[in-house]
Formats: sequence, C-alpha cells, structure tokens
Amino acid sequence: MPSPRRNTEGRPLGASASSSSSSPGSPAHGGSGAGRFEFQSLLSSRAPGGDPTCARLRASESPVHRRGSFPLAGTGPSQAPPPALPEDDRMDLNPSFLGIALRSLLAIDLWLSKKLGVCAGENSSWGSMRPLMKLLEISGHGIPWLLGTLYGLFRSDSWAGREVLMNLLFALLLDLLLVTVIKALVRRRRPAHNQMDMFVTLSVDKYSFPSGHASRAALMSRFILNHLVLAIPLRVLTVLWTFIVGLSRVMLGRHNVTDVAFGFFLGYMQYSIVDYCWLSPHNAPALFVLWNQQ
Ligand SMILES: CC(C)=CCC/C(C)=C/COP(=O)(O)O
Repeated sequence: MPSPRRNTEGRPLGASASSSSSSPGSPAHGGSGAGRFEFQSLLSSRAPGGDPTCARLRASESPVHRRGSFPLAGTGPSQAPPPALPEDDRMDLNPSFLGIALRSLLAIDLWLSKKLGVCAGENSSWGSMRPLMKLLEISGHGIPWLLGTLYGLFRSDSWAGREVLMNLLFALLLDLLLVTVIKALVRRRRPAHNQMDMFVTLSVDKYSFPSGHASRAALMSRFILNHLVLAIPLRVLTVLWTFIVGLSRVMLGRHNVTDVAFGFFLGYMQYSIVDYCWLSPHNAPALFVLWNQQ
C-alpha cells in the first residue's frame, strides 16, 4: 500500500487542525519554526509547474485572513470550525521578505562556515595548520593585550604614551564588556564542529556571536593605525593580521562567518566610541592621578 505523503514534520498530510495548531513550528503557535515553513512555502509556490491559482488561494486561506473572516475553532460555541486544510497548505502564510532574506543568509552562513572550518580538528583537511591558527588565536586574545597594555602603562615615562595606553586599556575593557553583553543576549551556539579547547575563556564564550577576537582585532588595528606612527609595510601587516585573525576563527571552527563579520563591524565602531570619549589628564584627571603624585 502506498504510504501517505508527509509534511516536513513527518505527519501525514491532511492531519487535523487541532493536532497541528499547537505545535511549536506552526504559524498559529508563533514558534521559531514558523519562518521555516514560510520559506518552504515560498519555494513551493514558485516551483516550476506550481499552480499560481493555488498559491493565491493559499494566501487568502492563511490564518491572518481567516482570523478576520471567521473565528478560530473553539472561540465561539455556535459557529462551526473552519474546514480542515491539508497541513502544508496552512503553512503558506504571508512570506516576509526580510524573514526569507535572513533565513537564506543564515543558511549560506552555516554552509560556508562549515566549508571553511578546515582546521576544526586534527583530522580535518587542513588539520596540520591548527597550531598556526591557535597561535593567531592567542595573538588576538584579551589576556596578552590587557597584560601588555598594563605593563606599558606602568613602564611608560611620557605623558603622551600614558594617555595613549590609558585609552588602549579603556578600549580593551569596553570591547570585553560589549562582546560579553551581546553574547549573553544573543546566545548563539558555537558551530557544532568546534572543539572547545580555547585558551582562558569567560562563561559567555560558549556563545559565538559576535567574535571577540574579530572585534578586538578590528579595534586594535584601528587604534594602532591612528595612534602609532608606522611605516607602510607595518600598516599593511596590521590590517592583514586583523583579517587573518578573523579568518582563522572560522577555519578553527570557532565561529560562523557572520559572527566574525559582525565582530569586525563592532570593533570598528568601538574605536569611534573610544575616539569620541578620548581620556586625557584634562577630562579624566582621576585616571592619571597616580602619575601626578610621582
Ligand atoms: C578572559 C579574557 C580577558 C578574554 C576572553 C577572550 C576570549 C576567549 C574571547 C572569545 O573570543 P571569540 O568570541 O572570538 O571566540
């Protein structure tokens, strides 16, 4: 006997409305899976050979329309519930272009990140490059940057140097704070192929969005380019380092591409904040009091 056609959740088509209206992925439920169905329905209504009349009918039968024309089952005892529709058809709801664009971007992001994660494990295709990638990881880690800045600050014997280093410290702390807050709010898990063997992490570092290394690298390179007088090759090297640190995050499997892209954007913007709030002995004398007493 031929088996019945099944929907994306594995239920037979034509299952009753009540059995699906409370499922997490159903539009009526408003669960996270709703967009998935919208995405699929858009594809199916545009498939070659698809019936455009059918697509129009589906739109007019969506719960959004139905809600306006007659109440949901169970809300009015005297009215008959709407006729049960095949479940796939009920999923075809006002596809939002923003939702589709975001979901498509996410799908490309996951696919590309997996493809680029060639150093995610020792047995990965570029597994032998893993130690080099981990070296890059340390070069963009918060601890060496914080320790180096503090060391420079206490060793510096010029006011100009102290001012720059004080702002560098402020930049690093601001970055740490913003990345922590965003990671805790977004809570995007690291890619499944990542091995959690990172050097000194905070509890939010189980999350991947945004990449702290990418934001720090972008912030540091903008800071360095603006406050250090460097020869052109060193300036090029600084920018190159930023991009390589970002790429290494994806190659190590630590991040998806969008985590790194947003990290770069965040670090770039953070520098603008630091520049705007530039600390000096004039506007923040308390921070420089230690040296005033010497
Ligand atoms: C413990 C300190 C001071 C910083 C944590 C640095 C860190 C582990 C950031 C995570 O970076 P990704 O988000 O790029 O993995």
